[in-house]
Amino acid sequence: MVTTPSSPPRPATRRVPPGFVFEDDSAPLTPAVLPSNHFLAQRPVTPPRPEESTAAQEANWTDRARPDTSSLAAADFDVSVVSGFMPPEEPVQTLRGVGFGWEALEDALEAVQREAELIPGGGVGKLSEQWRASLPRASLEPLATLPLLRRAHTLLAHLTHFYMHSTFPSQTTVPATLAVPLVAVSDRLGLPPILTYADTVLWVWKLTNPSLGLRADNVEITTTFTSTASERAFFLLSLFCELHGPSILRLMSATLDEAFFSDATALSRIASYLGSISLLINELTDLMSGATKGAFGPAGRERIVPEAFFWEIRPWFNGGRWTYEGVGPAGEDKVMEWGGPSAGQSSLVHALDLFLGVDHMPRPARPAHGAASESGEKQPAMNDGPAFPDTFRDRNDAAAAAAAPTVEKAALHKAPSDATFMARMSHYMPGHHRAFLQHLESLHSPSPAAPTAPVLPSLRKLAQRHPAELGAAYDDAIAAMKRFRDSHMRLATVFIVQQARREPARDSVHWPEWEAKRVAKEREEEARRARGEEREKEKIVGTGGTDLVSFLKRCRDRTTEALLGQQ
Ligand code: HEM
Repeated sequence: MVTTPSSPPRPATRRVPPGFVFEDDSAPLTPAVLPSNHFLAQRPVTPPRPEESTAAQEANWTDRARPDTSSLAAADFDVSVVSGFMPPEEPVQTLRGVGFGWEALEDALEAVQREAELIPGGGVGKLSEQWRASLPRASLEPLATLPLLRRAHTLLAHLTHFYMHSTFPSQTTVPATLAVPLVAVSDRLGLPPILTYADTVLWVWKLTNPSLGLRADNVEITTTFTSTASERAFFLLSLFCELHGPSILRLMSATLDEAFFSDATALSRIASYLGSISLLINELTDLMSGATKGAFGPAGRERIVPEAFFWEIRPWFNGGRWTYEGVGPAGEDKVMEWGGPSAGQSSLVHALDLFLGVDHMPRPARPAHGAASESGEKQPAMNDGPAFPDTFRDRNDAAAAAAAPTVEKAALHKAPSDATFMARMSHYMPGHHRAFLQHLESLHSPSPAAPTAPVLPSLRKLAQRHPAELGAAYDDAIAAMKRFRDSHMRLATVFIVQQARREPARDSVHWPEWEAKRVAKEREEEARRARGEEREKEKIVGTGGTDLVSFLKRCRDRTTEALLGQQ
């Protein structure tokens, strides 16, 4: 059974215990010396609301957000105690009625969805040009609230992907009618101008029966490309994982509260909370293994057909290097490169990694050229990126922007190239959630504003200090994350790796390209055999642009490395 932390976890009189231990294990803190800039004395900085903010304010509000541990589910971070990283209320379903061109865009989405739905084998590369002609340029004027901005992003991002991929080969220019409002809305939300996890999971659901509230058997996906049960199930899989967010976040928050005390009672409570977190992670794993085996969700109703997912649904998600028309300050075009949506953008999994201390940052390059990793793979030599504590900070972006004022917008949004996929993915999260992860991370590292102020010990440090009390519970949680990643790898194998090896339907737009590649590969293999060389290992790329098999293995290896029992 999952232990839910009681609220409040401790009487107010015990907020600052005499024996509180700091990172350096030295002077304990007493209430009398609690510095005014200590994390417990600070409030989170609320991002400016669209109606009261200037572009400059919006650009740097995340930098100003400083931590507060009073709740890890703070409204200021757009994180809810009832719905986690999903909005607490049903997302706005349509912008009909707000005027300023949005109605026509909703009409266009409905029309193109209807057309795609009728094409057997999927509409990628096969839609008419008709619907594109009448797209109006919508104005952001009526979008005064976060829910309206979210719907605008979802709507524009879906229309953009329809626009780009409904011809074959795909388009490379996003027309100004879509590009200009998409970039403007994206800037307001701290998102890139492309379809993201938020657009496909967090913000596209409705309640079947509004009186029953948000739960797995009462939620439906509303906006898709193919209108198929498989596509809805694909997004529901992630959404069902997100539904575990509130319980996980509450347990994380209660654990951090107890970490502050670190006495015998606190350690025993933390061990119990960790046990509950492990059970919740196991539930995520069960969802994934259900999807791999063919059925998951309430009453095992959901099913994603692997071939349909790979050949008909997934191609709609592809990002690319696109020209965004008219988005520059003087109306000039800009070339930007963005990846498509991936559940790697889920703040929930990132939060779990941060909380547990699973470190995804690149390790120092080895002396030899591309030495073998633990899994026996060759790894590219890479510079050691910034240490773990800066995974979610944009400091390199800020430095790059200062050094190169002409740098393209995309470069301002993108993490530096030596950052890990996980760090890059944080740039595809809504700005509030990125700020939340920065907040979570900053609890364990000194604030630049108060470098000598004490910081909260990380869970990992605490478990290392108290192996008898916490070691087993900590390792169990890490082992649960490892099983989660094992299960996720099987999912990626069934839905991507195996499908990429299979032939697409002969009447699909993918077939000629697939066949041409197959013939070219066969010729290469023949030439290789003739030269007496070994067969080359095939690399399959994820929507986030990774060599997915070795990337996912590396994520799992990083998880295993966190086990204390291994040290
Ligand atoms: C059919 C379902 C799924 C498939 C085919 C799939 C596939 C992939 C692939 C190929 C990647 C590599 C990154 C990329 O290039 O996109 C990835 C990463 C990732 N996915 Fe999934 N995924 C699925 C469902 C999920 C779900 C439900 C979650 C949980 C919310 C999830 C969480 C992640 C995370 C956190 C990463 C980053 C790597 C890691 O932390 O291990 N995925 N996924």
